[in-house]
Amino acid sequence: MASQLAKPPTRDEADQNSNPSIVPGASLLLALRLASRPILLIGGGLVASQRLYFLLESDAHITLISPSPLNPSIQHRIDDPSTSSQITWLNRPYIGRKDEVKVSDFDLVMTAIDDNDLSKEVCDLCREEKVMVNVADIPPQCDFYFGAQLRRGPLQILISTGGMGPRAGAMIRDIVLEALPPNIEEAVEGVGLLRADLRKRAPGVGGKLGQERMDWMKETCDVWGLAKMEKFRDQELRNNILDQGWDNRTIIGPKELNLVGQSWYKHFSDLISSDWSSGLGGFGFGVAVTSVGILLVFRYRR
Ligand SMILES: C[C@@]1(CC(=O)O)C2=NC(=C\c3[nH]c(c(CCC(=O)O)c3CC(=O)O)Cc3[nH]c(c(CC(=O)O)c3CCC(=O)O)/C=C3\N/C(=C\2)[C@@H](CCC(=O)O)[C@]3(C)CC(=O)O)/[C@H]1CCC(=O)O
Ligand SMILES: NC(=O)c1ccc[n+]([C@@H]2O[C@H](COP(=O)([O-])OP(=O)(O)OC[C@H]3O[C@@H](n4cnc5c(N)ncnc54)[C@H](O)[C@@H]3O)[C@@H](O)[C@H]2O)c1
Repeated sequence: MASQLAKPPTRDEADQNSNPSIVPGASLLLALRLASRPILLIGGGLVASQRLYFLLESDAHITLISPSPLNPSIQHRIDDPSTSSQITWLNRPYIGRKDEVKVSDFDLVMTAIDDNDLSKEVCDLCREEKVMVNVADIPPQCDFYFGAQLRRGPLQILISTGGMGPRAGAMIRDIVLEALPPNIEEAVEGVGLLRADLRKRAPGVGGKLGQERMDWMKETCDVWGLAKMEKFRDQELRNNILDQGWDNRTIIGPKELNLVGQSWYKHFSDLISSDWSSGLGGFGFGVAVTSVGILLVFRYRR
């Protein structure tokens, strides 16, 4: 039988009283923000090159210890001026406890070496110093696991099988990739821009304003839906729903947008073409908007 979905309490009162049972054994899935943080990577083969790739994308600073020759992809990142400043390469083997490089100077430690005894020593050292460690391929020596990843700009998804089957994880990742709508990256970017503009109008943390901001954002997301959120990338449209919506503490969905005096035709045609579900219904709505628009344009001209 399938186990339950993870469902922590929400603001919904019914949810708060349901107290679903705790199913132990999960990993805590987090999105680590590592910009400029010191990470120690030991090893210079293929697996280390994969670790390095993800660390570079997260803007970390990596101290890499491994004798040459390195995996060509690692050598490339060290030579490439766009990434070289993020890497300090020590061209020598790591020697464990007696090494002058101390694990306690790092936020995370990763090893990808073909030496099990040394890997175990690194793991022991890290646990003594309470530094989180990943020893590639040796689950008992991992405080965190890697997973199959996909990235579409700001959107990141990680599939973990809890160590059961990394290959299966990669296959599940490919299913997710196939299922994602084509404009998902633009949708996430759009909502990010709207949130940033909203914060400029309503700055600060917490309090009544913070709650209003969150409620408005939640409802605006719900009424626009993922399919149309890419429209938020348009500055004029964002101004519109903030002027008419946020400033009046009301929700402006695609249907309520007052497009008069704006480049309304562009918005109108975009809205129709991007709606994944509406066909003729959208056309009907479009005709209505056009008629109202024309009527109002006439009124303005008088
Ligand atoms: C997801 C991915 C991320 C990455 O490493 O970047 C990843 N392994 C990947 C591939 C892969 N690894 C292995 C194979 C060969 C086929 C096979 O054995 O299945 C393949 C397939 C291939 O190469 O295609 C061998 C292997 N791996 C581990 C063991 C030990 C064990 O299971 O006991 C053994 C057996 C060693 C042996 O038999 O001697 C252990 C771990 N591997 C993990 C992650 C963590 C759990 C992830 C999870 O919870 O799902 C964990 C626990 C620790 C860690 O290393 O973090 C990456 C795919 C990314 C992608 O394709 O996008
Ligand atoms: N989790 C995964 O996805 C996964 C997949 C395949 C293999 N692995 C495991 O990861 C490890 C590395 O795999 P690989 O394919 O990159 O191996 P590899 O043999 O290509 O690379 C090993 C690297 O470690 C370096 N090295 C060895 N001793 C060192 C030391 N004392 N100090 C610094 N560097 C040292 C070597 O110079 C080499 O660059 C292996 O143990 C392998 O079993 C993990």
